[in-house]
Parts: sequence; structure tokens; C-alpha cells
Amino acid sequence: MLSIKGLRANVGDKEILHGLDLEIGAGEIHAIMGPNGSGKSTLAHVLSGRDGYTVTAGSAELNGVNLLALEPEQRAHLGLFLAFQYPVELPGVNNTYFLKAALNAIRRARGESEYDAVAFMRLMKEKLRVLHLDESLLKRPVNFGFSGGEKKRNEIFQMALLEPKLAILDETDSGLDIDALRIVADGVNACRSPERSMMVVTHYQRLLDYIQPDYVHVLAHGQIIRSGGKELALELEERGYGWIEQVTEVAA
Ligand SMILES: Nc1ncnc2c1ncn2[C@@H]1O[C@H](COP(=O)(O)OP(=O)(O)OP(=O)(O)O)[C@@H](O)[C@H]1O
Repeated sequence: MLSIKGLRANVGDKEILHGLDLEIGAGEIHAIMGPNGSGKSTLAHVLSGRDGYTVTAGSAELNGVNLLALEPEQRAHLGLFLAFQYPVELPGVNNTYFLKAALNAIRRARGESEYDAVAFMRLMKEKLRVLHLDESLLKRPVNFGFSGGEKKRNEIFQMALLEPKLAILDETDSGLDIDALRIVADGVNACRSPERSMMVVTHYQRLLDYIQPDYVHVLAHGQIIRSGGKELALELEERGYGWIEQVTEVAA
């Protein structure tokens, strides 16, 4: 599904990703963990095509298509979705209008018929139930005045509606209370499918009790330095990240 090889990327003239390799198969969930400032959000932004990041080497393909040559909206049409670490507020843009426009743009790009108002409302209500999201939030501007937890739930609600092929969740668990964490995890689990892959960026092993990953990777100094199963997250919780400096010193 996603194949990243030797990816190097800069912010300004500072290199943040130093030759990153990652393969994610169809239907798999991969957790990305790592210390602050190691490049996790940068990876998410580079894949989504956000302005301000320059790829200087390497490749990133989604189902064989070169992502790096596409505009952000073309990547979304192809099935890439990013749930932001800090969801963006769009004052003046109604949440329902925004979601319907986004979904229909993706459907048009895929050659599928657009949802009319009735079909869209039916779909929204079905997805709302899974995320226990208050219907009143849909009448408000996108994320505007939402609490931190409501914003995160709204991101997963968007994902549930847009049904991406690859979803990147950037610290979707940060700022959630215990109940909201379970609700968000239930929402993510409800979106699991053999045709959908997920990259879950998190600092906390706790999330992975609810969303069982197939693989866990440690991203440090702009590279994946270790990969394993769920037990790797437990090990990180126990050991912290101090050992990384020793690993990178030996490698250097
Ligand atoms: N727009 C920017 N301008 C300058 N430096 C940046 C910019 N964006 C990212 N960086 C730097 O790139 C490095 C990696 O940042 P990034 O946000 O990808 O880390 P992260 O692993 O997601 O961290 P955290 O766990 O704290 O969210 C940091 O040193 C950060 O300061």
C-alpha cells in the first residue's frame, strides 16, 4: 500500500528526515513512536504534501503511484487522509458543508456519483453514532471553538466519512480523556478494513491497548531505527528513549 524508500526532507535548509524507509501493507496498522522532535509530524506532513517541506531524495508511493509528484488534493483523491496533531479551525466554514464538499470531491475524482443531501445525512448519522459526536457540532464552523477532544473526534469522524485507503493519525490520542480515548479508538477500529491501512503516530503505549497495531516503529533523528510488534511499545514505555543515543552513537 505505502512504500517509502530513502526519504530525505528539509524544513527550510534544515534536513529533518534523513533517509527514512517504511513499508505498510494493505489492511495493516503501523504505530510510529519516538522522542519529541524526531520527525514524526514532518513525515506525516511530507506525505500529505503540506507546504514548507522539501523532499530532497527518496520516494513515497501509494499503491504504486508516486505521491511526491502530486498536489495535496490529488493525494486525498488517491485515498490519503491526515488527521492533524493540531486540527485546523475554519471559522465561517460550516462543518457539514465542508464534509459534504470534501466527500463529493473525492467521489467525483474516483468517478463515483455524488451524495445528495438525503443520502449524505443518512451516512453522517450512521458515522456519528460510532463516534458519539454531538450532532450540534456539525452545524458549527469546522473545529471552531471545539474542545481539544471534540476536535480529535471530528478528525476521526472525517476519516470515517471519507473512507481513505491510507489514514495517518498524528497524535490523535493527545489531549483525550479516558472515555474519549476509547470512543476515538472504537471509531478507528470501526474503520479497519483489509483495504485500509493506517499509520498511527503516538507517544503512549496506552492507545495501542485499544488500537492493536501490526507493527511498531521507532523514529529517531529522522530515521526508523527499530521495528517490532506490539511488545516494542511496551519496551519503550519501560525503558524510555535514552538508549537511542547509544544506538545512534554506535551507528555513527
Ligand atoms: N516549520 C518548521 N520550521 C522550523 N523547524 C521545524 C518546522 N517544522 C518542524 N521543524 C523541526 O523539525 C524537527 C522535527 O519536528 P516534528 O514536529 O516532525 O517532530 P515530532 O517527532 O512530531 O515531535 P513531537 O513528538 O514533539 O510532536 C523539530 O526539531 C522541529 O523543531
